[in-house]
Amino acid sequence: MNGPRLNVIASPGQEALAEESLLSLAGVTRRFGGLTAVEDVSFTLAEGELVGLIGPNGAGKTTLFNLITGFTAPSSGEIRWRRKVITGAPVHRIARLGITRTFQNLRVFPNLTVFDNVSVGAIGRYRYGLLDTLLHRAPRAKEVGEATWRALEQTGLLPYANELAANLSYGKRKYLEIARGLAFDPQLLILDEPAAGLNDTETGELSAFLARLNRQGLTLLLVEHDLNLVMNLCQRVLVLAAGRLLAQGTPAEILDNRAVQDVYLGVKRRHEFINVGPHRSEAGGIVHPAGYLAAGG
Ligand SMILES: Nc1ncnc2c1ncn2[C@@H]1O[C@H](COP(=O)(O)OP(=O)(O)OP(=O)(O)O)[C@@H](O)[C@H]1O
Repeated sequence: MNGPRLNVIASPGQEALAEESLLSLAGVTRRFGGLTAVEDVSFTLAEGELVGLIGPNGAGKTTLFNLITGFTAPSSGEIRWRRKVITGAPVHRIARLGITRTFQNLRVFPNLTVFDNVSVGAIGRYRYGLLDTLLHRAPRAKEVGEATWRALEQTGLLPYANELAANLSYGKRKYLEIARGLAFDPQLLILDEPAAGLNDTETGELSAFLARLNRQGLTLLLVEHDLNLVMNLCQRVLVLAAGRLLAQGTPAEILDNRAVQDVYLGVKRRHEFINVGPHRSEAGGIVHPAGYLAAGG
């Protein structure tokens, strides 16, 4: 396949990084018939990182998420979680290892309460056998309840616990989706376009919330089209184009990367991300996540 010019920013000691990393992908490819949606993608995530994944429509971002979370198996390549190979493992096994995701299209059950919606995530965390189901036993109900309340508290949804999900605003439903993921007690939370459909104020609040989660130790990987959010929040950014990893680096490196500008940012240049969005810097520079946290996280 003739992909765009590769300009991956090399980082030293890739093999050593893979050894220590939380998640590592090596040469991961996914084909759908004649179409290569993800091609030869390699990167690592370290524990505690907050990483953004960007790229034009159809670049393969969702497919990459599906590969990591087991919704799709790679055609070739290897995925490791804490050095253990998880390539092609089923969704439930990967989720129980500690990788949870949210979806681009909200998967909320409108006629269930907020509490019940979130407890679906917590129930998934604890293994229910066929016998338990047949006997209507709810093993570990206490843990499920605790995980649910904790996730509701983390996301500010406690006051809405007994509301029907249908009565929540769109913005609150976004937190409901995240709460369900948190109830799974993940070590890596993968977010698919969390800011889609939110206004500037809501996006700023979401950004502060995600920064807070990350500060509490949760590793985050997010796909997002809102570049202000990505560039101001993430410590590192991966760029996919036509299924290939075009570049990875700090937000400043990505904004200065000519290949990324050509393929994705178009006429946008670095200065367009300065003093815009909810995380303005008095100094006029990109707000470093640490600075942002100190200011409002
Ligand atoms: N199950 C599938 N069967 C066939 N083709 C698929 C399948 N899933 C994805 N594709 C194709 O793979 C390519 C990458 O799609 P993907 O949804 O991963 O891109 P994306 O970067 O997430 O796009 P967007 O930003 O629009 O959500 C597209 O050409 C898409 O049509």
